[in-house]
Amino acid sequence: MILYDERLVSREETDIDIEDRAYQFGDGVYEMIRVYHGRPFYMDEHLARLERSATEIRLSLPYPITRLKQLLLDLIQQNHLEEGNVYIQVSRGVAPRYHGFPEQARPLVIAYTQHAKRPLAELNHGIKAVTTEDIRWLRCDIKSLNLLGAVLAKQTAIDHGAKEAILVRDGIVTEGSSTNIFIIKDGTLHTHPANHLILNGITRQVIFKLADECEIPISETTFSKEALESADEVFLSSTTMEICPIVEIDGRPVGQGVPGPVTKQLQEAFVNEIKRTTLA
Ligand SMILES: Cc1ncc(COP(=O)(O)O)c(CN[C@@H]2CONC2=O)c1O
Repeated sequence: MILYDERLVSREETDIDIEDRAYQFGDGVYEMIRVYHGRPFYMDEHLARLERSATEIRLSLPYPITRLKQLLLDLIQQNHLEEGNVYIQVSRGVAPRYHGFPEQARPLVIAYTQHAKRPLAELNHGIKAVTTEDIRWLRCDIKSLNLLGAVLAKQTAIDHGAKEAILVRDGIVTEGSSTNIFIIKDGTLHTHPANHLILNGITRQVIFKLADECEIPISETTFSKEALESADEVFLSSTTMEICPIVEIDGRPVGQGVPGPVTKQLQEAFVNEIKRTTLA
């Protein structure tokens, strides 16, 4: 089943109009929520961000967020999703192609589930990354469907045999193409401030909570590409990749070239947070 507008229907029953503004302009917002043990992880925080993203592009949701939450819980249950992701998207709707907002168009909500296991190999062994210029717009805090900059960056990583592209704007590391980036230097965590140049990741926010509980110092300050290259440890964070060590950047090892101790400590704390919030 999928969620289409306000109904759970079979995917075969639905189609997307060629003049849907998400399709033609990327005019919409989205969220990706992880499910563990059949329970969504930090769903309220994701839905609050969806509401904020919609507000920031002057898009009104077609029904209350509380209704959407219940529909998503029903979708997870109906699809027997034990471990995987829920993708939610809100388009400004269908209207004759014109850049200005349509006079009247009902925003279209869709959502579907994906069965997906945790990326254990990447979590245990780490991944490779490359750096590339951050060419995206200046409202990266909005989780919009305008993802071409991210798509091109991710493909650059793939072209170089890597899993993620680390974005650099004017010499400063912002984030990954679909992740947040953290470095550890002399025991302190550093990550880009949550401003208009990055997405304030939900996983990033969980890491701040876990770092506090683990008494790991964390500094929300910008850092340079040079600081990235001389870091003791580097990891990325996202809903689908959790806390994933980066062990090689641009062909050079990070630290000892293996997941570091602070990263592993946070990974362990993250697993405990999953258990605390989805097994209780
Ligand atoms: C540009 C960007 N930065 C950071 C993040 C991390 O945010 P969360 O911790 O809230 O996931 C994402 C998530 N991208 C989602 C995660 O999975 N697939 C995506 O498109 C992202 O697209």
